[in-house]
Amino acid sequence: MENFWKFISYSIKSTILMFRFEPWRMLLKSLFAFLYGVSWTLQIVLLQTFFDSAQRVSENTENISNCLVILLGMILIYCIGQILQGVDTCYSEILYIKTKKHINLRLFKKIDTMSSLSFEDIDELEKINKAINGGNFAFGASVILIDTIFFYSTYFILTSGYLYTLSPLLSVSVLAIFIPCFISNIIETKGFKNLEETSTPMRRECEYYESCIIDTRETRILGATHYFNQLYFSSLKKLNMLVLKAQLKKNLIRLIVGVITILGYGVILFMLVKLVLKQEITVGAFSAVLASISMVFTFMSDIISERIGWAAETMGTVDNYISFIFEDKKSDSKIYQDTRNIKLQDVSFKYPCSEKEVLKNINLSLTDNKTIAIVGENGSGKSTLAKILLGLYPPTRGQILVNDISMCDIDSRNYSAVFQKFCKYQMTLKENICIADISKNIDYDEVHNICNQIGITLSSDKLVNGLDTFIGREFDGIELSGGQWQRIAIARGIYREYDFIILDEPTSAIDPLEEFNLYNTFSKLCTEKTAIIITHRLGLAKIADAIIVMKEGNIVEMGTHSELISKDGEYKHLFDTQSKWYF
Ligand SMILES: Nc1ncnc2c1ncn2[C@@H]1O[C@H](COP(=O)(O)OP(=O)(O)OP(=O)(O)O)[C@@H](O)[C@H]1O
Repeated sequence: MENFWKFISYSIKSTILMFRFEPWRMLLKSLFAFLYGVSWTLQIVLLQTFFDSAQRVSENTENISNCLVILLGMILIYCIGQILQGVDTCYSEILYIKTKKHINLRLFKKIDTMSSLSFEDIDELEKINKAINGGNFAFGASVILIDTIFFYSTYFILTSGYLYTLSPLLSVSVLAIFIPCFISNIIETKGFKNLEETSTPMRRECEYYESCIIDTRETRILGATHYFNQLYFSSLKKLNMLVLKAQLKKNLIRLIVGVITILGYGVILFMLVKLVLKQEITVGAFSAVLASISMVFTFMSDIISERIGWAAETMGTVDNYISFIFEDKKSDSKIYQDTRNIKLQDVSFKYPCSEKEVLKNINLSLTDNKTIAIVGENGSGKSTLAKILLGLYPPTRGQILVNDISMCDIDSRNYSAVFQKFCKYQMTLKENICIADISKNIDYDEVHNICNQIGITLSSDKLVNGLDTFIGREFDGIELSGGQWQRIAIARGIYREYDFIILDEPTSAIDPLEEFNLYNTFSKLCTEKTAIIITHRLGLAKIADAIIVMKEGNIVEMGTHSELISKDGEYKHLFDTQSKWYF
């Protein structure tokens, strides 16, 4: 029963949401549904009037013209009903497109407010995945409620009222046919909610293996397609088994409900015959009810099998969408700050779903206008420290102060960063570079200057339309080399307004000599800023004002290149090991 009320509650919530998105259009849709319901009842009443009149004409107690007028009225109402149905179908399509835009906007807005750490949490990723899936069904769920209230209820209430005038027992019997329908609805809702919960991780697994087979050239070159095929089909089999079980249960319930409904109609038919024989209703009324009974049956099976059945299957997913977008979020009032002076006090950090501390009691003070290099072996925590400094992840313990104000209260507008895994936006070169400030007037002098310095030759044969050249093969633009993409990513990081920037090894595809020049240029471009360079090439770290050496989540050394060399510690060891490769 609890699930039934949840089902009702989410139908209402999604309908309210659609009314908030498109109030007038939804109102019009409801009006169409209501008039369509009225038109069907009118047809039954007119049918009885016609049969009664036809009987009187055959008995020569009434003029044939009366009978023809009623017939014309019936045809007119039928035509109006058909037109209303057509208009309603078309209008629903338009409304679907309009509301879909709002549904996605709400979803993207909500995703945008989530912390970066959420994207490291499998549970949170699943929540997003489920919400996206549920968003596809939110409009359909509201249409079902509107049609149920304004069309089916209007039709059944008016028809029951008409039947009541003929015999109160008739109308009660028609209503009783709804009972098995509601019970099956409760069971189905519960079943499909459970299905959604258990199938989402499997669906994600299937999608992931599919992407490994389709998108990755590496998979093919390594000959791993067969292995991924096996993984994909084994996950798909498990998923299909789950869906199949749920479908079998659903169809069994529907079969039972169908049998009960047919028996119910048998009882109604029996009552009708008895009423005619006792002359409690006219032959016209009998014919009208008999003719309309097939219509009632069609509507009933439509509402049970198609509408409510569909809603029961999808309500679990709609529930995920609605809970996701209405989930309470912390509203933090942030202030804009100069972010050049950053202090980390006893900062430790663990990733969600992991027990291991990847940063341990870090104490660090980054002061004005310095370029700092962070070095250390793989997995020592360099990138994680960068993300903590950018405020992308909150520390598990300790605090970060920016000009003595807690990082939580600082607006992140004045940060910039270029990561190892940067985005390759399939857009124009201009959009790729200016995307952070695209809404403002583009400073073309600044863009040209950055391109020059970073080594992006706008007049080259490849960039035929200069800054307007479309980049990336996705939409038929030109493809660039890995190093060229990396230069664009660096230009993008520098073009954004910032006073604190992090470069997390975005130069792996650039040749070493060019890389050295690039870092020198970068260092010059960010004088008067605080800059952090994360690199494995210790030769490059020399250009920094200070070098931080990390090991197993700790800062083990800090100083200038010559200070650290003379210390004869971890840095010297790493430096000597790398130097051996060159001499
Ligand atoms: N999303 C994640 N979830 C759980 N653990 C993670 C995650 N990302 C990184 N780690 C772990 O955190 C530790 C530090 O990783 P990090 O990427 O910060 O190291 P790094 O020094 O930048 O390494 P590299 O030089 O290879 O880029 C590693 O042990 C890694 O396994």
